[in-house]
Amino acid sequence: MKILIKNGRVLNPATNTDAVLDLLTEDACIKEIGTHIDATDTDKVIDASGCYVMPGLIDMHVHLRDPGFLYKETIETGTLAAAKGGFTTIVAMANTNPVIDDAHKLEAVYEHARQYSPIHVLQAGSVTKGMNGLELTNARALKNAGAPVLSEDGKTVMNAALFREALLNAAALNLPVLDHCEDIHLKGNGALNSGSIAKKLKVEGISNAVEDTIIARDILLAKETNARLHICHCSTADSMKIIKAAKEDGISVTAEVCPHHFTLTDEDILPGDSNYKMAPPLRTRKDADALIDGLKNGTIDVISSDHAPHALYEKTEDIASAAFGIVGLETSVPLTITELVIPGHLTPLQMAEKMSYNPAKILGLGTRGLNVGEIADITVIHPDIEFVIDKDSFASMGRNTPFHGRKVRGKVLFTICEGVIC
Ligand SMILES: NC(=O)N[C@@H](CC(=O)O)C(=O)O
Ligand SMILES: [Zn+2]
Ligand SMILES: [Zn+2]
Repeated sequence: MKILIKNGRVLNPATNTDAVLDLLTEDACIKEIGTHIDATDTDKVIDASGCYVMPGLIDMHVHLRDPGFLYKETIETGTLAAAKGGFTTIVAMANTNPVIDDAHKLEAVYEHARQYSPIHVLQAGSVTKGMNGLELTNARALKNAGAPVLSEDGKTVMNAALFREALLNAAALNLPVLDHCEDIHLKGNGALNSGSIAKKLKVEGISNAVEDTIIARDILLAKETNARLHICHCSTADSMKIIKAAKEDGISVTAEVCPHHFTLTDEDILPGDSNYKMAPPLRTRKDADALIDGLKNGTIDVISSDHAPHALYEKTEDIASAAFGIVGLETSVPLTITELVIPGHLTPLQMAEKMSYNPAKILGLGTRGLNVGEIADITVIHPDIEFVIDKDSFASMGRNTPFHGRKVRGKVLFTICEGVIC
C-alpha cells in the first residue's frame, strides 16, 4: 500500500521542519519526503493543500475503561474515538476493574488491543496493587510485559514513604511515573473549584492547594530519587511556578495540561450540568492564563486529553454526587487549534511538539517524527474547517462533554497508522 500526501504543511519537530512538501508512505513506513513526488504507481493520493501534516498524535492520558467498565467505553470504541481524534498512539490508564497491576492483566489488554484497535495502545501499570495505596506492584514485571509507564491516575499514593519507594524502583528501571496530584484529605467532599461558583452552586470546594501540595511533595521526592516524574492534568497557576522552578533546578520533571483546563474556567459552569465536573476542577481565568503561559514558555511539555468517559446516569444533575471526568479524544485537536494555535499562543510546529514529539520522548518511543524510514504514523488536519462539536457524532461511548454545541476550528481529516488509513 502506497499513500501519497500532496502539498501539505509538513510539521516535524524532530528536524524543526515547517514546509509545504509531499510525503509518500509505503507499507508501514515513510518512503520519501520531497517537493514533487510523482503520483503514478500509488494506491491513494491525499490532497493536503492547506492542511497540517503532523507526526501521528500521541495522547498519553486516556481512560479506556476496559476491563471492567465496558458500559462506559471499550478498547474498541475508545481506540476508534482516538483514531477519529487524530491519535495514532494512546496510553491507557490502569484504573480499570481489575486494576492493571500485574503482567498478566497488562498482557490481556495488549491481546485485546491487537484484535480490536486500529492504533497503538500502550498500557500503564499501577503503582500499588489494586490501587490500594498500601503495597507496591512489581514494576520490573510490568515493564517487561510492556508497560511504558507506571501510574496510579485517579488517585494519589498518599503515603509519601511508599511513593518514594515506588519512585526509587521506577528510577532503577528508567520508567516514568505519571502522577495524579490530589491530596484526598484536603479534597474532602469537594466537587468544584473553591470559590464563589462552588458556593453559589452549594457544593464543597477543591482548593488549588489540594493539587499544589502533592505536586511539590512529589517533585521533591523525584529530586531525591532521580526518578522521571510526569505531572498529570495541571490546573493551577502555582503548579506552573513549582514545575518551572523544578526544571530550572535540573529535576527530571515533565508536565501536561488538558484542553478543558485552558479553554474553560469555573465561571463557565452551567448549574445542574455535571459535564463541567472533572478532576482537577475547572479553575479561574488567572489559572487558565498561567497554563497557557506554561505551554508557551515550555513549563508544560504535553497536551493530553484525560479522556474519561462515564455513563449518562453517572453524570446526573446533582453535581455533588456525579462522577468526575469528561471525554476528550474527539475534541482535543479542535480545542487546541481554536484556543492556542489560532490566537497565536502556539505555532503549529509547537502543537506537534506537545501532542506528538514530547509524548514520544517521555514514553521512550524514539523520535517518532516524519522522517524517511520511520513508521508511517501520520495525522492530517485541516486547521481552517469550522464545525460545531456534536456529542452524538462521537465514536466514544461517552457523551460527557461540556463542549457539545461549541463552534471550533480544526478538523482531523486522516489518521494514518502504520501506513493504513484508520
Ligand atoms: N479526571 C477525572 O475526572 N477522572 C478520571 C480520573 C483521573 O484522571 O484522575 C477517571 O478515571 O474518571
Ligand atoms: Zn488523574
Ligand atoms: Zn485521568
